[in-house]
Amino acid sequence: MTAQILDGKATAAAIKSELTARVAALKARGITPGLGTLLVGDDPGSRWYVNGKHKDCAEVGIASIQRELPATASQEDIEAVVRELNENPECTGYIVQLPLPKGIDTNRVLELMDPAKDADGLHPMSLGRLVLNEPGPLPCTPYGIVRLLRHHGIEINGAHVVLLGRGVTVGRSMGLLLTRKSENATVTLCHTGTRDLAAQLRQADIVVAAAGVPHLVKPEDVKPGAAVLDVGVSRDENGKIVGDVHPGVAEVAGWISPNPGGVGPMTRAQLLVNVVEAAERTSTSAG
Ligand SMILES: Nc1nc2c(c(=O)[nH]1)N[C@@H](CN(C=O)c1ccc(C(=O)N[C@@H](CCC(=O)O)C(=O)O)cc1)CN2
Repeated sequence: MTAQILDGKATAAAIKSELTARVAALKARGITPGLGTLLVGDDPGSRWYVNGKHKDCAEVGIASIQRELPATASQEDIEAVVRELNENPECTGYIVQLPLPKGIDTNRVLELMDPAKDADGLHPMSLGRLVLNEPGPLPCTPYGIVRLLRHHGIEINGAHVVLLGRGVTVGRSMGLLLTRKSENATVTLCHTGTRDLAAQLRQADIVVAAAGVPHLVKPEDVKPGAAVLDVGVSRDENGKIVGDVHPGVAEVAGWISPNPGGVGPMTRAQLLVNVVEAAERTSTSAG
């Protein structure tokens, strides 16, 4: 292996330690940030992610508000919990764990959330702010990746970034983020309609693979020295994570994010950042 490691665990730990001080400062002013989560159904992966979020909250001093509904919950049941979290003064920010069960209109649920409490940066208002370059919560995985790259001194300004996958949680929102003046990257967003994926990948200084296709990114498709970030989470027959990036890429790339231990911990850390910033914004606007 020649690539250097983009260590998400260590970078997230540094962010959490800085947040612990900011949470203490808020509490000294009588404000306790509280993260709410809504988990619908019994997917073990989603449950693991939600539990991880609350564990992180406890580490930095953020309060936890947990709501759960069965997989059979109706659109109305889910919307009732969203309304309750909107009104709950202990909940300063919250997320609806995705994906929601089949048959649920996810956009309608997200649109019902109070944008001031959007901890994921996925509310239409937050995405609109991102388009307009106005302050607001940033989507957790994309901004987590930006911070991971910056922490390791990787130049984003002027870089050609190839994104694999057009989902709102990662690919599409990451395209918006990276083309802001403050990031200033050139972005190619690839998806299932892309004709010659290998030709696109070979141009990339930075690759972000979020397609959910095991080992889609092959060593021969990566420019030597490129930074490669693996967001893909597929599972083998033993439940072990198989990412979108072939292990052989580590012989060609300059930087690689381990999976697990790369992007995942940064997603979690950025969620905490959004919760703390939302509480800070509220306290400032309240005088
Ligand atoms: N409302 C949201 N739903 C989902 C999001 C999101 O950002 N908001 N992203 C993903 C899941 N996710 C957070 O919710 C998430 C994924 C992975 C990790 C993580 O730390 N992974 C570990 C490995 C864990 C394992 O072994 O399974 C790692 O990469 O080291 C955290 C959060 C979809 N839903």
